[in-house]
Amino acid sequence: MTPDARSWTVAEAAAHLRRPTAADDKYSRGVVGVRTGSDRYPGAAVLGVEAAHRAGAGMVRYLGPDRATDLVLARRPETVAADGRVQAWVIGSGTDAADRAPHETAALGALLAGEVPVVVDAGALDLVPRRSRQAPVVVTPHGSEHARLRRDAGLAEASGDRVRDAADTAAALGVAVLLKGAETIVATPSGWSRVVTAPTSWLAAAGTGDVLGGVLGAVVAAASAERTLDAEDLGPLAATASLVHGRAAARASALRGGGPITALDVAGAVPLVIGELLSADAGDAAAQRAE
Ligand SMILES: NC(=O)C1=CN([C@@H]2O[C@H](COP(=O)(O)OP(=O)(O)OC[C@H]3O[C@@H](n4cnc5c(N)ncnc54)[C@H](O)[C@@H]3O)[C@@H](O)[C@H]2O)[C@@H](O)CC1
Ligand SMILES: Nc1ncnc2c1ncn2[C@@H]1O[C@H](COP(=O)(O)OP(=O)(O)O)[C@@H](O)[C@H]1O
Repeated sequence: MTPDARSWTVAEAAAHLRRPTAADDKYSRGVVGVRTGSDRYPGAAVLGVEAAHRAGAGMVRYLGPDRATDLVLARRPETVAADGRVQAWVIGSGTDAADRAPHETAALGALLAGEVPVVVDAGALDLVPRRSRQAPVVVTPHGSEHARLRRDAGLAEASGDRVRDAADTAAALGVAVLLKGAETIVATPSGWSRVVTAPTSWLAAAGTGDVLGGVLGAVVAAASAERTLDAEDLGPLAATASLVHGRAAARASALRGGGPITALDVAGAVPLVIGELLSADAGDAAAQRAE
């Protein structure tokens, strides 16, 4: 079967974002637990946490090495550097599986064996085929990471048809796959897939993938605070996060006369994009009511 891979639309993305109501509190809006960064890559922790805040998390918890924790808190004192209730985890960004301590492997394994959805990036991807899992998982590899993930899972070398390959990985592992690139492919185990085309290639800059992890964590946490999610649910949420991320990059570049952007610039433009999408969605809903 050739997977359906039409583009994810702005209207679909808007419908997967949530505007807080008078009944909400910081917990009902979604708590993101970020367990990323390392002594080698502490900046990735800062970027993911910043993005999760900017994408509307009710609370962001950060658990990581001391230096990364200090940098996260210096940038975002709103962050809670303590364990507790979490509605979506983000793991792996800014880490290297080869450097991971046994206690960290055990802690990440416990998250995958738990019930809370997990966004798995970079240095935690190796755990997905190797650990027993109960949590709904979305993996966020770039091309090289995807090739390694397939090797770790004992799957055939990727065919080069990125839609087919992402769908195959999703079905084989029972996870949602967000395969990053100028065209990001999102696929779920059932064969559902969508393409999200980045509106600007200024996005190809160090750390923007770490920002995507934080945005996705916040989008998943908001949904997870409302209802129980499975790997299928994570597909549309991942496509939504990717669309927000790409539009934030375009917005950040436009604010700089169409020039280059940094990963933090992308995170900084996420609220503008979410605001626009929610306004458009509210306008559509009002128009439908008036019809
Ligand atoms: N400020 C920070 O702390 C940053 C930390 N980062 C972290 O650095 C670690 C290593 O990242 P990388 O995998 O980029 O490592 P490398 O830059 O070491 O690249 C490893 C391999 O992946 C390939 N590759 C890199 N980006 C690719 C892409 N977009 N598509 C296809 N192939 C690609 C490279 O060519 C290379 O063969 C990750 O944990 C990542 O999260 C990066 O996100 C950069 C910023
Ligand atoms: N040529 C490109 N044009 C537009 N977006 C791109 C391009 N290449 C990569 N991207 C996007 O940039 C981000 C890079 O993420 P990643 O590869 O994880 O980098 P990092 O590890 O440095 O954060 C992803 O969101 C990806 O979809």
